[in-house]
This record gives sequence, structure tokens and C-alpha cells, in this order.
Amino acid sequence: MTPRTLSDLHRFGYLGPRGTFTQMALDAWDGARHEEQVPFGSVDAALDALRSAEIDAAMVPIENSVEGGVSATLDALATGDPLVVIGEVLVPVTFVLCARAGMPLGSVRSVGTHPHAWAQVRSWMASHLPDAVYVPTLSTAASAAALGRPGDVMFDAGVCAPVAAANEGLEILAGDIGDNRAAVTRFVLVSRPGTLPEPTGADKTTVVLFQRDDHAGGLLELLEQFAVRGVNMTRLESRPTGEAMGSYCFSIDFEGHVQDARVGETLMGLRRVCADVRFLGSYPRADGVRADARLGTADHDFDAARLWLEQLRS
Ligand SMILES: O=C(O)C(=O)C[C@]1(C(=O)O)C=C[C@@H](O)C=C1
Repeated sequence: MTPRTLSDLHRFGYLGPRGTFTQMALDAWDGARHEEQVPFGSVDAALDALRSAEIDAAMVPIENSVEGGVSATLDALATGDPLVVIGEVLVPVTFVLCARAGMPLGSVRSVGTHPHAWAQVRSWMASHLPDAVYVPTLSTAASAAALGRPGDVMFDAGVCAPVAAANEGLEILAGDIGDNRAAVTRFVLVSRPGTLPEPTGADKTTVVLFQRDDHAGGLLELLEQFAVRGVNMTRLESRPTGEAMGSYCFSIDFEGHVQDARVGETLMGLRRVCADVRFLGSYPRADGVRADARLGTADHDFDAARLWLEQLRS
């Protein structure tokens, strides 16, 4: 397969409709700003379109600093035809409560928004609209779009980004209603295998690990592979495989690029002790933080050790 480069990507899917935080992430991605952007109703729909080559890449949410991992994304990446992460974007999230013109805050009886957004405004809702019924929507902007369409809606107000409310001509009933003002969501740009960004020295790698069997110290065995090679993990989540009660896989992000010796050695170690290792890509970190190799774990340390072994064997 001819490797694709980032400049070969022209059709970008995202969790829509327009005005989602995911679209903001896509706009923040340099290579996508002036390319075709295609909204999808769900993360699954965007990733299915990517797998069937309808689009070249998809921007999807993966992790929020308050609410944690986005299960729909983690599960869709852990199963099905392989996809790879080729970049990440961090977006600060601020929410507004909006409604059609003429709806006073005191009359709001029901609120629609994405479950991740609802979790981030729970305290505000408890103190300002304690009796409001929550109605889940497929994204924050989907709640604004429903309010903006003529006809009946299932809820009186929506929680979304200010831009989504503005797009639909809605009134802001309250601004900046997030319980944590520093909330940030992390988005990943996903593509089909064949696109591997070059190492930058400030990279991350994502994998999903499937254990061989359930035994005492099984997770420790996996973690040791990282520890002994000085590889720092930045996210670790267990997700049910769906096969049986108690059957879990581990979704992990860690510092470094597959081209780094210590990352390569870690992946080989994991491959030996796991039933399966799904490689989900190496890509530049959005925060640009460089990982310093611990003493004895730099590329030249691994080269020197390999040379030494070769000499012993000859
Ligand atoms: O609904 C949106 O606007 C999204 O982009 C999704 C999403 C998420 O899945 O976490 C993104 C950011 C916010 O944390 C809330 C919702």
C-alpha cells in the first residue's frame, strides 16, 4: 500500500451538525479548515463512512477532562475494520442554555443536550432548574438545531456551544453554565491505516489491549511492559468487550511514537503477553510536550544493547 500523507486528505467527516464542539476541533486542525467538511449524526456514522472510504478522515471526541472517555468512540475504534488516529486537538468547552425567543428561564421544564454536556452542567441545572427533565440528543448542536426548526420539539431549551445557538437564531437564557470552567475536550482525527505521521519528539501512541486470560496480576503484567521501558501512560481505561460478563479490554494512550525504540520494544512486549494488540496510531501531541527518555531508555541505549548482544552471539 502506498502510504498516504496528511495532505492527501480532502474530505473530513465530523460529529455534526454544524456548531458542535467537534466541528470547532476540525476547524482548529490546519489541514481541514479549507477542505470539504461533512457532518454526521453520530460518531458511529462518521467512522462507518470512513471505513467505507466515503470520507478520508473523521474528527471525533475521545476524552473530556471532567466526564472522562467517550465510550462511543473508544468502542468504535476497538472493534471493526482497523482505523488509526493521526492527530489530536484540545478544545476548551463552554456551554450556554438557549431557547426559542420568548421562553423565560422560569418556564423551562425540559432540556435537551448530549449526555457528555449534561454531565458537565449537572450542578448548574440542580441549582437553577432542579425540576427540568433531561432529554438526550446526539450532539449539543443537534439540540440547538431541533429548537431552530419550525414545529414541535421534545424540549424547551438546549445546552450547546454559543456558536450553535447563534447559528439557529436562539436566545441565550444563561451563559457559561459549565460546572467546571476549565473543562477541555480532546478530539482525535482518525483515518484508515496507511497514514502514519512522522515522529516529532512530542508524540502519543494509542492501543487497545486484549488479555489472553483472566488471572491474578494480569493487568500488572501489561503495565510492567510500559514501566520497564520508561514509557509514560497518559490515559488508561477498561471497556467491556461485550463478549461476556467480566470480559474487558484496555484502551491506553502513552507518550512516544512507534518509531521510538522504547515504544517499539514495549509494543513487542505487549504482543507477547496479550491475545491481541490493536495499534491505533502514533501522532503529534496537541500540547507539544516532549517526553524525556528515562536513563537507559533512549534509542541509542537500545541500539547499544542490541549491538552488545550481537557481539556475544558471534
Ligand atoms: O455535542 C458536541 O458538541 C460534541 O462535539 C460532543 C461532545 C462530547 O462527546 O464530549 C464534545 C464536547 C463536549 O464535552 C460535549 C459533547
